[in-house]
Amino acid sequence: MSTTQPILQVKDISKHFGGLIAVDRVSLEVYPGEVVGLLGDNGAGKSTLIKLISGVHHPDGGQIVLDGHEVSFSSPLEARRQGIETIYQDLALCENLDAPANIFLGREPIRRFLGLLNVLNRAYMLTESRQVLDQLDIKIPNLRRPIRLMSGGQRQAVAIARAVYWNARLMIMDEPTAALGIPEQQKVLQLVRTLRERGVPVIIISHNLQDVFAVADRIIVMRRGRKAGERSIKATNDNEIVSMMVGAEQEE
Ligand SMILES: Nc1ncnc2c1ncn2[C@@H]1O[C@H](COP(=O)(O)OP(=O)(O)OP(=O)(O)O)[C@@H](O)[C@H]1O
Repeated sequence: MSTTQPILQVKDISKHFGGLIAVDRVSLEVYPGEVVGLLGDNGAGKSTLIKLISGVHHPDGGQIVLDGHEVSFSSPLEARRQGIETIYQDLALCENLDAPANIFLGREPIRRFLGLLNVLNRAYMLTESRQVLDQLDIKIPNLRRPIRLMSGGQRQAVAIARAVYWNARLMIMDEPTAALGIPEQQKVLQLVRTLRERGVPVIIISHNLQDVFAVADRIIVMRRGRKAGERSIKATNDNEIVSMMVGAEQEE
């Protein structure tokens, strides 16, 4: 893995909120086709870190390098356009729109109508959406239904399909399984593996250590805004990770 170039490099990135240092000089790398679990106790800085990577917050210091080029995002849409797809707990999908409209959100194809009007090419959006969902073996019977009528797992699946359709370079998932029943959790974890097989690296935040151990190749632990450590999944166990999360290894 060390011979390939990382897709993402974060170098000494920091973010303050007033006097509080939410993320303190954190560096990390993500390589093609790996799943990285990002763990840490409440308030450790995980969400802030991914919001820095995905264009929600602007860093106070440090660099983000994507495919060897330094990037700076003015907004989450800008980060998406450059290949960083993020699924937050609240998902960033439009509840009142159907799956195709969500997959094409902000990047809708336009068709000339009667040589005069520009209209959305809905038929194209539907065909393309069906194709990408089929490719990923995602079953959504009625694609015309608004997202709000879909199950949590189906929504995650639509967000993942959007990432695949637009050739995301990196997928970030914040607590993707938190609100799901067990069968749906398993499906989402399976989709994470599918992304990895397609070479798309995934950063996954989860409070569920079992989920992280089930899919991650590597774990990065944050504690009080700093990177407490990182481990290959093969070289660690949940006791060690929990100790890193709570800082037990430093206590007397
Ligand atoms: N927009 C904000 N304004 C002020 N403080 C913030 C903001 N966002 C996060 N913080 C603070 O920054 C610190 C890190 O929060 P963050 O949400 O990144 O942690 P986390 O590891 O994701 O926690 P959790 O697991 O509870 O979501 C916390 O002390 C939090 O209160």
